[in-house]
Amino acid sequence: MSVTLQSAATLLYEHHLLREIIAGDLWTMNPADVDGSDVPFAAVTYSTKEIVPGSLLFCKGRFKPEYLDGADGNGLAAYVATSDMGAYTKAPGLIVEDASKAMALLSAAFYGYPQDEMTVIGITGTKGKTTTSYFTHAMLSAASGGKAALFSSVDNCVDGHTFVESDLTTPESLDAFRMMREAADNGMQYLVMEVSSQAYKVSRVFGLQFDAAGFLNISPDHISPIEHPTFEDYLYCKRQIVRNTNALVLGEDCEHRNLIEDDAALDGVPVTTFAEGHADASVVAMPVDESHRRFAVTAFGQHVGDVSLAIDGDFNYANAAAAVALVAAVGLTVDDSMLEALGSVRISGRMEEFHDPSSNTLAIVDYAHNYASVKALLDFVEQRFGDRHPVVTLVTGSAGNKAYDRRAEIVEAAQDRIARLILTHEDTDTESILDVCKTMLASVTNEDLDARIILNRTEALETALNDARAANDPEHLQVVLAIGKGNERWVKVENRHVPYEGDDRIVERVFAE
Ligand SMILES: CC(=O)N[C@H]1[C@@H](OP(=O)(O)OP(=O)(O)OC[C@H]2O[C@@H](n3ccc(=O)[nH]c3=O)[C@H](O)[C@@H]2O)O[C@H](CO)[C@@H](O)[C@@H]1O[C@H](C)C(=O)N[C@@H](C)C(=O)N[C@H](CCC(=O)O)C(=O)O
Ligand SMILES: Nc1ncnc2c1ncn2[C@@H]1O[C@H](COP(=O)(O)OP(=O)(O)OP(=O)(O)O)[C@@H](O)[C@H]1O
Repeated sequence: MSVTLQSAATLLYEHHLLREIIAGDLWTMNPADVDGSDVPFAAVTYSTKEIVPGSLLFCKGRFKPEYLDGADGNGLAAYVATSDMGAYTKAPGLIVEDASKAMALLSAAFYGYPQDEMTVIGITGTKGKTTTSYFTHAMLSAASGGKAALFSSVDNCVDGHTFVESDLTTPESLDAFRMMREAADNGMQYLVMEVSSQAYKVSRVFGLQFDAAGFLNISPDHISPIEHPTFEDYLYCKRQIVRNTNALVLGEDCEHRNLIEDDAALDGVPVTTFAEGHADASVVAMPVDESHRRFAVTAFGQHVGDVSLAIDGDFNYANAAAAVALVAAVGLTVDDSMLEALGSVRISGRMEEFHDPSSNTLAIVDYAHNYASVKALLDFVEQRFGDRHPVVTLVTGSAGNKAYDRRAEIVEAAQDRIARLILTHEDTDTESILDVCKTMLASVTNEDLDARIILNRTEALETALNDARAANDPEHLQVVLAIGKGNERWVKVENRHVPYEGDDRIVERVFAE
């Protein structure tokens, strides 16, 4: 679908976003006054580095006008910004109230509203978004012969089978609509996407209506100057998904459930619920025995089948129940092939277990990195290995420059349930990771806990593993939990990727020695 300066101005005006158009000395509300206003834009971009002749540029976020240096020479056709950039470019400007919202609206138009050609499912929550997205994607793939796309914080997939590492949990709106176009052109019938609170905060999904949405759970996280000022703001942003979906799947045990149900009632959105371990919800996963290795799934009072997931943890059965409810919410009947697909999903770096062949040691590489997930992981260790008297070493850090609340909360969730805490490197921008580790160490109140900092992550994990192996105690299973990095092969320093061997590979290497 072509977008011109005229059609862009009209769309922005209809959404109360257009302030005026500025082209040199001309200030106007009539785009036809501007030369070339009926010429379709050749491309859309939010980076001056990607301008090609005929581009429409969105100046959003922390954009600096000096980035426009050279833009005219590269063929900038027009820009969208919240202020006049006329001192830096000769291109006409669509001056708007909100550049991110404008980018979402115009990108959807530029790519021809690809969301209308697929059934789109959005998934939010503090924990389990990625896992539930993979589960839902697998079931939809099974139902459609592989015609399901996925946007997740681990990988994006626009053709049903090629997975490409992603950058953000929810892509920038322009990237999202571009990838949706590719997915639709590839014949995808479904799209499952993770929706972060940040996506609503900075309007990455503005104007996108989901066919069904999952709201899994909520607990404090992501509070920092670059994310949310308060928990209220975090929850408020997440709640926006309820206003933008045709059907809602909600965690039966979700905190603030009443408020989320109020949102749904106000907008007339039908709600189904899911739960693990108790029978009050529309979709329920119940352990069939004490091993918790197989769960019976019931939907709307009917037994759908039994599932044994390839990844452990009761919380993953809650995620599986959510996936079943989402698939049902878009009108599909869950069959055996879909349950089989659900059961075989593995997600790199999440709940990966490694048993040392030469000692009584188990290592788990997982992506837990806040209170709720660390608690869920330790609950799992207790439930599954409690009879082997586990002695737990936790190797963790916490991200720099964001989610400040996590630092104390990870310690709080773990300190009375583990024997040893090794604080180490995690992703950071400008903040010193040593300072992050020191903050975490200072929040340890359990005097019996062996807590220390080993900044080099490779050394930290090797130390934990070698000490566990050396314990050589048949009465106590040594458990090393390496969390927060999953299978990432890099650590961010100054927000740049620095190569890192990977927690899983380090475990494999040490266990092979
Ligand atoms: C707060 C936020 O949403 N920040 C994102 C946002 O930053 P920004 O718009 O300010 O971009 P910027 O990099 O400062 O640059 C400003 C603009 O100038 C442009 N530019 C820059 C240089 C240049 O020469 N020319 C130019 O045009 C850039 O393309 C950009 O559009 O847009 C950037 C891409 O355009 C993102 O990389 C960046 O995410 C940062 C890195 C980030 O860490 N975001 C986190 C908080 C985030 O979004 N997390 C959530 C939740 C994760 C979870 O649940 O676990 C997520 O969805 O991933
Ligand atoms: N339903 C759940 N409840 C509590 N913890 C969970 C749940 N699902 C997963 N976890 C834990 O959280 C970690 C991250 O899971 P997942 O990647 O699915 O969540 P996410 O919401 O995408 O996380 P993030 O946004 O922080 O990347 C897992 O490795 C596991 O430890």
